[in-house]
Amino acid sequence: MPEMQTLIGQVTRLIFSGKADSFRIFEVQIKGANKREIVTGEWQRARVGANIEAAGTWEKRKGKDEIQFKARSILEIVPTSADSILSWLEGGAVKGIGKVSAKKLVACFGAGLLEILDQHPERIVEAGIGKKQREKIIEGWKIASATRIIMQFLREVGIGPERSNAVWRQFKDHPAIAGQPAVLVARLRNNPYRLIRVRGIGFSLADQAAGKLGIRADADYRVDAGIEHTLQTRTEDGHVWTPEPTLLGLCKELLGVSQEKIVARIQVMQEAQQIATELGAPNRFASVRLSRMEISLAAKIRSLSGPAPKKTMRFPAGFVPDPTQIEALNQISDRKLAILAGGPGMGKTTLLKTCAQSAVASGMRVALCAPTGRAAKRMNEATGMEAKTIHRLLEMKRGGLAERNRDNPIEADWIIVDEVSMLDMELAWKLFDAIPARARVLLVGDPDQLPSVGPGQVLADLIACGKVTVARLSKIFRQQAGSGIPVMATQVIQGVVPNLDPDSSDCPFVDAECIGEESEEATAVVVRRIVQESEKLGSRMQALAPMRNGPLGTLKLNQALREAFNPDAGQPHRGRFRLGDWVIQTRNNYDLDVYNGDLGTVVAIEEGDEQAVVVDFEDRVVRYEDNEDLRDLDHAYCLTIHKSQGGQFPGVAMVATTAHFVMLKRNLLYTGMTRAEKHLLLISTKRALQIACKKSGIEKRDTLLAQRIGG
Ligand SMILES: Nc1ncnc2c1ncn2[C@@H]1O[C@H](COP(=O)(O)OP(=O)(O)OP(=O)(O)O)[C@@H](O)[C@H]1O
Repeated sequence: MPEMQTLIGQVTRLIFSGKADSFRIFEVQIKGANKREIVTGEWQRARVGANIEAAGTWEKRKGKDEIQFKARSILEIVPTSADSILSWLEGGAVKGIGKVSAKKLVACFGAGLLEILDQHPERIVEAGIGKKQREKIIEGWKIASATRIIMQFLREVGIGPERSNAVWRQFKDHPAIAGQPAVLVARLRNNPYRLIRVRGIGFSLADQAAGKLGIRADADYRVDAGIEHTLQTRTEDGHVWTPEPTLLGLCKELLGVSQEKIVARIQVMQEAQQIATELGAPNRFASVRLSRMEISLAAKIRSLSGPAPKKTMRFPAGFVPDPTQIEALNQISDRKLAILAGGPGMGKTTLLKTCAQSAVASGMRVALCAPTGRAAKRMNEATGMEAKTIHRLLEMKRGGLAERNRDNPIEADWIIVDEVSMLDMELAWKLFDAIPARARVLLVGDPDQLPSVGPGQVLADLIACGKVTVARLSKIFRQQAGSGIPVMATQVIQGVVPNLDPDSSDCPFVDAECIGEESEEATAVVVRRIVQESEKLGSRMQALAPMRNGPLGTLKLNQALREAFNPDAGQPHRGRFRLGDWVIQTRNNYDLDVYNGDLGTVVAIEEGDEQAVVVDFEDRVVRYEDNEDLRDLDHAYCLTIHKSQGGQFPGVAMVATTAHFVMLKRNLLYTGMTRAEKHLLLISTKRALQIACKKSGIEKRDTLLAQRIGG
């Protein structure tokens, strides 16, 4: 990779401004040299006259001999005259100060404004700034000042300065930092591996920084950081535990130090209780947090695994249950904890509703919940009763702390949870921790769906442990529109290539071989077909694909579908987002109360003092003011199948071709197909389906939950 360089100068000309994004090309008069250079980069509020400091690399211009500067970050240098301070602030340099307040502040304090902000921020009221906004400006100024200090440090150690805001957010509330950026920089200088916790930095960049600071390859805290990072990477693959040989092998490869050194450090970390150990053949290691959760979850499940007084359940009036459904309800009726398992259209929702309504009729307090907002909404529609996301039921607050826990349990006698295949170790632990000892629990789910995104395989482990009653449904009943979908999906999960009919009314097949599945034109052809099909259906189809890359990967399709469904018609925009965009949250954000997988529509782009992208997530409206928060928002026109878990849509267009070879597995296709309620457009090839149907996709995750419950 070319070395990061710094360029300082004044913008003399704007050459190109991306309409729908913040990409800009402009000319800069280089400071102290009689020459001008072309700079490219992301800079929403680029303007002539701004003094900038850009960090990036030199690259050759396309088709020319000249070079230009590709900036990874552009920072306006803090100006000194009143006029330049005004345009600097008007450009949005400090969060909380927009055009109106910038004018008021500069009119009142002139060139002395920045000193006032630094030394006597309380005085800004003299400029006619209200109390609420004053707080925002003071906070914005603190962040801007801190970010500058951190940026200098990151540059020095070769990390893109664009991460400075994330670094500050990660550490600012740490008691040892107490809001002082200089203290943070000193600590990072001492141990740059603290940076591995910052999103977007990770081990390799922190390691590079350490190299620049002269830290030795066999320094203890480098090896410790490598061990911690390796365990973390394994949890990202879904495992809770890592066997010793795997841990040693991965650490050796990552760190390039001797095995003895790694073994010695593992021992030290273990004694200091920085990592958890499970002795056996082989020994296993995990993060202390996950290991504690597993132990506590297993104990709670064991305590709930006994019998309960038999409950009489009544099916809804007019419903004629199948004997298998009667049997399933029977199994559930006298258990404290039970699982209702079944595939699509087998009557899970009908039985869940029967349980919930019978319980309410007998005076029980019922709490319905699901891991995602969409699944909770479906529960609510099916039962006519209130259903919440698990996060909301647990009243989660900043940092993911739940108000509901063993000391303040959920106030309900029967807790019914849907879509439990999505429960990971952490969420399951938090949920069960808050379940009162006398309550009943019904877990409803489809064990053939992909496992949770987070670590653990809670549903599979609860089924495997042998201590929890599992009522299984096996017959498909759905008869209305979309009834072919459960049949097709069930064939796929059983390894049978389904009948592919281009003229099917609810599951039409598009042969991707005919459109040149790997050609660049494939994207356009597929998009046209999805648009046509959406028009027929009367609502936008949700596109799904196994992978991000390639002509039929989510990246290309997402952009192309966005242009088709929400083209640039001059509507307001900020950064990557336009008014009307269909978007997905890609990480839990407890501060904004929005969670990984939540889908919504951009309903406003607010300008002025309080800039924000406003998203309607159906059950609530969220304002994104901070760019760092906006990083977790993405367009959602085409999702990976993994991301679509727990969501259902009237129409789904699923792409799966041989270009997605490595991902083609039964449970992946099955999960994608079962996201469709009424209409499934399958864009695939016979060969791709044959490949997928050969591989079950079930990969055992390394967990000890089943053993712990069973033992
Ligand atoms: N015994 C039955 N007789 C007739 N229809 C039934 C019977 N059981 C369920 N159904 C119907 O089958 C359809 C699917 O049932 P339900 O929605 O309960 O299944 P599900 O397992 O929750 O499906 P999915 O997971 O796909 O949402 C519904 O329309 C339901 O009314």
